[in-house]
Formats: sequence, C-alpha cells, structure tokens
Amino acid sequence: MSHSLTSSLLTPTKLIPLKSLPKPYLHFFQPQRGPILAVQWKPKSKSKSKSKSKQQNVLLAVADGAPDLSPVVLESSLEVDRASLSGLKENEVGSIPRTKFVCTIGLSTSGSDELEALAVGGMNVARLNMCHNTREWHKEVIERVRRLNEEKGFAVAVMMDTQGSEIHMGDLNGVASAKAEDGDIWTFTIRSFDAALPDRTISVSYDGFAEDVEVGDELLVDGGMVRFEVVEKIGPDVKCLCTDPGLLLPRANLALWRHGRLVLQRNNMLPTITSKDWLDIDFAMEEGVDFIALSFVRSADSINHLKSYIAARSPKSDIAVIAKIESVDSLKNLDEIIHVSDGAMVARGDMGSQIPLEQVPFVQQKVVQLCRRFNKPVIVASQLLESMIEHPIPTRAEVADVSEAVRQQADALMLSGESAMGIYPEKALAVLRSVSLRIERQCREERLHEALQIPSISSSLSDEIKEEICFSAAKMANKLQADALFVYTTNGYMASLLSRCRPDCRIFAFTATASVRKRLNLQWGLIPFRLKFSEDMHDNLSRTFSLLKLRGMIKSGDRIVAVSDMLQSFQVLTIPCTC
Ligand SMILES: Nc1ncnc2c1ncn2[C@@H]1O[C@H](COP(=O)(O)OP(=O)(O)OP(=O)(O)O)[C@@H](O)[C@H]1O
Ligand SMILES: CC(=O)C(=O)O
Ligand SMILES: [K+]
Ligand SMILES: [Mg+2]
Repeated sequence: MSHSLTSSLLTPTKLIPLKSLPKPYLHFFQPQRGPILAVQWKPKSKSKSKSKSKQQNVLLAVADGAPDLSPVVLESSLEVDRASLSGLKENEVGSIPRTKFVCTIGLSTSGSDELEALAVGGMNVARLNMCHNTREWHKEVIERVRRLNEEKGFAVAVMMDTQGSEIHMGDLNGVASAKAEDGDIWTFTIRSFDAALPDRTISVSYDGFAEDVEVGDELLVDGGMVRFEVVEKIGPDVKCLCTDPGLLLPRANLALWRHGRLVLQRNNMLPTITSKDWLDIDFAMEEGVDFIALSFVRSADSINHLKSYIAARSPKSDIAVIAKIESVDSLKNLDEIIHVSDGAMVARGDMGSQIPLEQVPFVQQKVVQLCRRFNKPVIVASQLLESMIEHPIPTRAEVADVSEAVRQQADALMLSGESAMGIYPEKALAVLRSVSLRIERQCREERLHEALQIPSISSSLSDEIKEEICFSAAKMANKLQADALFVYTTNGYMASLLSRCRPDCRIFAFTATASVRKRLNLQWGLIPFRLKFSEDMHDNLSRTFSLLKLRGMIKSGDRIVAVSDMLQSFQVLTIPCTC
C-alpha cells in the first residue's frame, strides 16, 4: 500500500483513518475518484491566535488503489462555517436560512456539548449578558466558543451585552426563582445584607430608589411579567403589593410607572455606560469579542463615546457596536443612534416596560426599516418563543411573531431565556430555523424584492458608485434567476450593500480577514468565507469556482453574478465545466 504524501507544504504529522476524521471534513473527499484510505490532518496548534492555527490546518486526502494516486491538497485558505457547509450539502440552497440567529448563553447552554449543538442548529452569534454571572464564567464560555470554532470548523461570533444602568433586582438568596402571589406584600430595599435576605425581600441596585418612588406607583418587574403597587415607604424599604403574580428571576429589570407613564427623572441622571460596564468593555476587548451590544442607549453620544474608546484602546480591533433600542429616550433619537452604530437590536423586553405594549410592534417595524435604510444589521429580540423555556413546542402566536420578523426581513432573530435557561434550547432554535426557511421561501415566491424601494445612503461619490453597483447586481441576479451572488470584499461593505437588497439567491462573501467574516455572520443572506484574494478578478473567480465546486456548493452551468469592491464592477458568468 502506498501513501503519496508528497506536498512540501506539509510537515509530516499523523495519518488518521477516514472514519475518525471530524465530520465537517468528510465531504471534502466525496468528489475524489478511487477509495480514500486516509487523510493527513495536522492537529490544531495550541496557539491562541485563531488565524494562525487555522492556516496551519492543512488537509491532505490520499487516494490509494486507484489509477490516479496523486494526493489532493485541499487549500486551508478557504474557510466557511461548518453549519453552512452541511446546510448546502443536505438540500442545496434551500436549507440555509437567510435570517441569522443569535442565542443567549446561560446555564442551559454554557457547556461545550450544548454550545456545539446550538452551532450545528444554526447559531451564528453567541450572546453573553453581563447582567448575569461573573466575568470568569463568561470568559470560559468565550474560550469554549473559540475552541468550537477552531476544532470543529464553526464560525460562531461572540456578542457581549452590557448590563447598563437601569435599576434591577439583586440575587434571590441563590435560588433560581421566587413566586410572587396575588395580594402578597414584598419589600424592595436598598439596604445591603451580609447574611441571607429576609423572606419576601428583594434588594434593589439603585441607591436613589427609595427616594424616587411614591406611594401609588406601579413597579414592573422583567418587562411587566410581575407587577406591584407601592403601598408604603419606610426609610430604605419600600413595601409593595403584588397585583399581577408571577415568577421573580434573579437580577430582573425594574421599571416605575406613575399615572400611566414611565418615571423618567432617574434615567436622566444615570450614565448609559456604568463603571461596571466599562470594566466589562475592557474585558470584551481583551477577549476579542466580535460585537458589543450597548444597553439602554439614549442618544448617539454614548455610541460615539464607546466607539472612540475602543478605537483608542484597541486600534486594531474590529469590534462592532450594536445599539440596543429599549429605552423611551432612544425613540426620540433613533435616526442619529442608528446612523452612528454598527447595528441595532430591538430589545422588546425592556422596551415593553417603557412604552405601552401595543406600541412595541410599531417600534420594531420602524427600527427594522431604519436599519435597512442606513445599511445596518438589525436583531429582533425577546420573547420570540418565550413559552419554549418550559414547553417543547411554541404557541401559534409565537410562530406568527417569528414569521412577522422574518417577513420584515430583519437580519437576525434572538433567543433569550429560551436558550439561556430553558429546557429546550435546541428545539427553540430549530423552530426559528424552520419558520425562517418557510417564510423566506414565501417572500421569494411573492417576489417581495420587486417592491423594493431603498433610499440612497451614500455619503461620498465612491459610496454612491458601490451602492449602485450592488443594487444593479442584485436586481440583475433576481431577473436572471442567478444561482448565487459572489462578492469579494476587503472590509465587508460591499457584502452588506448586497445583503441590504435582500436578493433571491444566496450571497457568497469572500473576505481576507477573520474578524470581518465573523461580523458578516450577523447579516441577512450572507454566507461568509475567509479567502485570500488578489486584485486579479479572473484569478479570484477561477480559484473560488474550483474550490466551491469541490465542496459541492456550486456546479457547472450555474449562473453567477460576481461583485468586487476593488474593481467597482460586476460580471455575469456561467460556471464552466473545466474548473
Ligand atoms: N449567564 C447567565 N447565567 C444565568 N442565567 C442567565 C444568564 N443569561 C441569561 N440568563 C437567564 O435568562 C433569562 C433571559 O435572559 P436575558 O439575559 O436575555 O434577559 P433579558 O432580560 O432579555 O436581557 P437584558 O437584561 O439585557 O434586558 C434571564 O432572566 C436569566 O434568568
Ligand atoms: C434583549 C433585551 O435587553 C431586552 O429585550 O430588554
Ligand atoms: K443586558
Ligand atoms: Mg434589556
């Protein structure tokens, strides 16, 4: 038996029988003729640098016993998310949703196996909510996600979500929840306790609380999941009568209402970014997260402040700042906030305790539309499948809510409690996925894109040209029923402009930087790859054609519309038989 291990690219490592090869790599060998006995797979280096260890990860397939014994070296320079690969293999384009999925990681999903199950199920971004748990806990989760990406070929991005300065409850003596019954009297207090809290006592994070409240005020816990009426103030203690019973969860947010309106004085005095948040932001920069979601943004100033801090402290970092739209003040400044942010989140949980609930759907629609106009990714978050925290199937109303967000063509949907503390995190993600696929197909059948009227965003002539190129390329791809759009992009901008047009076909986005590739994970319809490409478009195209063909992602005769941000042009091509 002869193994042809000849490439000088490879340092000899160990031979691994094909059956023990990690699953994502198996399909690479399917197009080869002859039996493949083994592959040479260099194990990951222990290096912390993701890109370095990935580049060293060379795969070599050895065909033996067949007339053609030449080894097939599979270039490691093309990286794609394993979930995208398996999606394409299963059922071609139909099985990868255009809508992206963010999953909040909590105790239900923080283990390596659970994280992997979510990644297999289509999680694009893992969200860490700094309201809960310690930095050490979050650091371990980030390391597990990083290992998953390096060892199993995923490209899950990490989003850190700040606690913000809104008032919230403390922990509940270490228990997971406490039931507040109708007619109960609970004490909300700013006192601190060394020992356990007395029965029916809740600590409150904000020192001015006892002073700010008035007898008769309404206290909404966790966006209104539980309600109390303030009945008495005794120094630091505020006695409250439970009027809407429910489960109290540790560190839940509190909102005060008076005469049917949110009490705002307090908000205006508190900073959007607290001292804890700054420490968490430093931590996020050290850990190299991909996104920072800023809670309770009120104006563009706090976004600008955070962005300039990141630029000064970590000039090479590529962290995107997402504005969470969840405070009543943010609604007055929506345009300027979205304009300066790298994306937005419709955080319906807290938003629903700051404005009347019936206005939340309107805010969602408005934010989604504005983000599309400004070319920023938008996430619709909170309670999408709330009942799945406890039940294996969603309510019909929840399915309708998810459908509406997909129909609005939001970039991403987010799971909160469903994945953080629920019993069925994978099932919840599977529901998001199947509903998204169904509604997206319907939108294509209804030719939703034909109604597309997106106003120009360009701020310079060069941007205007890019916008026009992408708009025309997407329009042509729809008209010619192209099989795919290809975009070669340095900083991701051209890819996002194509995504903004929400074309019918999938968009393969090639970029040289790992961080850009992970950022593109949050944008509708993009399948991001990491690939070193040159200024020679012909060379890029022929390389990507053969690499993607080898992986079964495209086939001879497919029609492609290719866009490049270097040439500021686009081309229409048919995949030749000979690449
Ligand atoms: N890291 C964690 N550890 C323990 N529990 C968590 C964690 N993250 C989330 N949870 C639980 O999941 C529930 C919902 O999660 P999530 O953090 O999305 O809440 P949220 O109230 O929507 O977010 P925010 O606090 O930003 O408004 C929380 O109430 C909490 O009980
Ligand atoms: C996600 C979040 O912060 C909210 O819905 O309030
Ligand atoms: K938060
Ligand atoms: Mg919130």
